[in-house]
Parts: sequence; structure tokens; C-alpha cells
Amino acid sequence: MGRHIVVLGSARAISEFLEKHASNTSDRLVTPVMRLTGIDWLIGLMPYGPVWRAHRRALWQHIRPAVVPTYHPVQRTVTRMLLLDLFHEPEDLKQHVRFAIAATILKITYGIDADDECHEIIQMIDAAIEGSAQALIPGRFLVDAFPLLQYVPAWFPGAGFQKTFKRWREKTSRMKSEVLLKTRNIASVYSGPSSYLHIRARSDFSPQSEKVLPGPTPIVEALTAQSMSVPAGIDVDTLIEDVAAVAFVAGTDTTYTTAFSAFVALSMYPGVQQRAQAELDVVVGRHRLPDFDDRDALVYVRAVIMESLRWHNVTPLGIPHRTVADDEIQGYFIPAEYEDPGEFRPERFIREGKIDTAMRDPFTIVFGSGRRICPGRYFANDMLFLTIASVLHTFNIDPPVADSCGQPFRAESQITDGALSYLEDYRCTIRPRYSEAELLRLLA
Ligand code: HEM
Repeated sequence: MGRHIVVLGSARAISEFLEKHASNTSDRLVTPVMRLTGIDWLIGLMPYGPVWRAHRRALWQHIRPAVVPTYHPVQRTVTRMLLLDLFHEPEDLKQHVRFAIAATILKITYGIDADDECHEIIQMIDAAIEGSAQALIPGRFLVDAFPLLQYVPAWFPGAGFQKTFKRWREKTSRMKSEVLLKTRNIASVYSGPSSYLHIRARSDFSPQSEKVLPGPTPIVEALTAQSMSVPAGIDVDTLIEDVAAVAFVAGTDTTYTTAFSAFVALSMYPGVQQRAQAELDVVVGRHRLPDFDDRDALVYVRAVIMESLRWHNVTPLGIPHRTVADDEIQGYFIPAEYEDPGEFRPERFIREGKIDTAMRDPFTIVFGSGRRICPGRYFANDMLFLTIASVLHTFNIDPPVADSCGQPFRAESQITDGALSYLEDYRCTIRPRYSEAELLRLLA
């Protein structure tokens, strides 16, 4: 309705417009639906200005590259949990991968351990963010096109959306405060070692990693302890609540969907999988799990992750940037950045055994650009590396079996519409590459 949308279709145009004109192109459009559904506290949706800056700075301090390695012990432990869970329940690959990413983020933000309570909290958060996924779809609700509708009372015929919005608002605010309350309760009673693995591990299994925890200071605790300068009118406690919750909301589905698409792709391209596993066998060997120190030597596995980010971009439209003043961008030239873009081919990123720096790294594209670039990108990249390398090292990923004759089924790489893009068909199956005894030795 009277707005122009410019789609930036090339890396050159993105850099030209969102980086070089950043002071003009870093705003966001806050729609009536975002306000009515109560999701305007998300950093990604805040208008450019001091309030956004204070939130972003608070989060960035705790997920910038220099800090991200302090989360490696948590990532290692959760990944071990994941491998164990996959061994026992291989049919639940999708749920287990999602749980592992969610559990990592809950531990580093709130200090909440990946036990049964974590499941309950994840459910509470999922219910609360149901509205944001809907509210972010442009044109999903008529009130965005006709803002006067927001003043129509809920009892008025056709204004049922008001009740839905109220329900979503209440769930979000309950989620933010209850999760934080639980965190504070945990902090006040907790002094011993973490319950990670302890609760979830099978009785015959007691991995050494249990001793590694407790992990780093949770982000909420660190923010509470530090003295922050915030703009007038901002309540520090609300800021902390919002910053912690946004890490979960913005970081979980994006990261797990990318990891999961990698597994689907690997099931569809067995040659790629075999090459990656052969590299893991040489670099890591059969007696331990991959770790962050192996990253430099795991050139092909890194290319698999780059290719996963490119092949299925979970946020293909990013979050729209809004200009604050008139601007100009020249030309609409959209060069073909990658050959055969539909193919999953990590080799495109490798030249003479090394990552080819002449090829555009999807890492520099899929996380957005300019001042609103994703602050969680380094943390996400680490989670992707450890999850994908570890699962590939210990399991074979196959296409699902399509019929009673055992014919493999080839998944189609169709994607869904919406603010977040999912693969339509997520089916794939996994088989361990190790016996249970060998796997337990690797996890110890
Ligand atoms: C594979 C995983 C991820 C992908 C593909 C992704 C992608 C994106 C994209 C495209 C944007 C919009 C950037 C722009 O406007 O130019 C964004 C923003 C954001 N992301 Fe991520 N993200 C991921 C993981 C994470 C994680 C793990 C966190 C936090 C722990 C996070 C927190 C945020 C926040 C807070 C924003 C809003 C930034 C702002 O508006 O200033 N993301 N992300």
C-alpha cells in the first residue's frame, strides 16, 4: 500500500546499497501486525536507533567472534548427547538435531541444562513464537494493508484476529518472564556440577565430558552483573529479557534447519557424503570425534557446510531493510553467481585442495548485510560445523526407502514459502558407522 519494495538480487547490489549506504538502509518497517502480536521486541524488527543499538550491543558482546569459543565446551557436550540420542532413536533425526541446537542456546543464554525441563521450556517458547512466524509473512493479515482495522474491537464481526493477536501477545510475554524466572531459580539453588548428560545418559554410560561443565556464565547472568548504559526510557531488566529470548527465537530454527538440510542433501548425494567421511577418517581417525581444531584440515567438510548454506538458504529474503530517506541504486543486473545452483556440489568451493577464495563464500551472503547483519553468524557457524562434522563422522545418512521393495526414495529439494524457508521433504534415514561399544568409547 504505497510502499516500494526493491529486491537486491546480486552480492554487488547488496554491498552497494546495504553497506555503503548503511546509515540510510538500516531501518526496519514495523507493521501494525508486529505491534499487535507483540513481536516488536525482537531486535531484528526494531527500528534503527538508540533502542535497537542498546539491544544489539548487549547481545553482540556475548556472541562476537572472540567470545564464541567459550561456548565450545557446551557445544561438545550437547553434540555428544545428540550422537547418543541418534544411536538409540535414529528415526528422530529431525527432533534430535533441533533439540541439540535449542539446548545449546538455552544453556549459553539462560544456563538451563538439557534435561526434561529444557523440553518443557522449548515447548513454551515454540508456542510463544508461533505468532511471529505468521506475523512476519507480508500480507498475511488484512490489518497491515488497512491499519484502521487495528482499532476494531474483538467482539466486532470479522475482528477475530484481535483475539488471536492477544493470545500470541500473552504467550510471548509469559514465556519471556517465566523462562527468566526459572533461570534465576536455577542460579539460586544450583552450585554443583551441571545435570547435562547426567540425567539423559543411559545407566551404563558415564562420559568424561560430564566433568567439563558447568559451562560459561550464561548471557542473562553476565548482563545482570554488568552495568549497562541504556537510553532513557529503557528498562534494563526488560532489555535483558528481550536479548536472551531473541537469541533463542532467532537462532534455533535458522541453525537447525540449515543443519538438517545438509543431512537431506547428503542423503541425496552419496558421493559427496563418502568423500566427506573419507576426509574425516583421515584427519580425525576412527578413535575420536571431530573438534574445532580439525576445522582447518577438514577442507571438504567446510565446503559441505558452505554448500549447505548456499543450497538451501533458510532466510532467502532476509529481513527487509527500510530506507529512511530517498536513495538510488543503479541497474538491475543479476549475474549468475554459481553454476548449476540447484546441485549440491561442495567441490565448487575447492581449488587445488584448498577453499577457493575467489568463489563467493555463502557465509558473506546468507546472514544479511550492513549494520543489521546477523550477529549470531559466528556462533551459528560453529554449531553447524560441530553438528554436521560429528554426525557425518559417526553415521551414514541415506535416502528414505520408498516402497516395500526397498527402492530408495529421492527427496525433491522443494522449499516452503514464508519468512523462514524449510525443505518440503525432510525424510532421510541414518545408520551408525560404529558399534555401540565403539561409539561409547568415542563419546567418553
Ligand atoms: C544458520 C543460522 C542463521 C541464519 C541463516 C541467520 C540469518 C539471519 C538474517 C538473514 C538476518 C537479517 C540480516 C539483515 O537484515 O541484513 C538475521 C538477523 C538476526 N539474527 Fe540471524 N541467522 C542465523 C542464526 C542466528 C543465531 C544463532 C542468532 C543468535 C544467537 C541470530 C540472531 C539474529 C538477530 C538478533 C538478528 C537481528 C539483527 C538486527 O536486526 O540488528 N541468528 N539472521
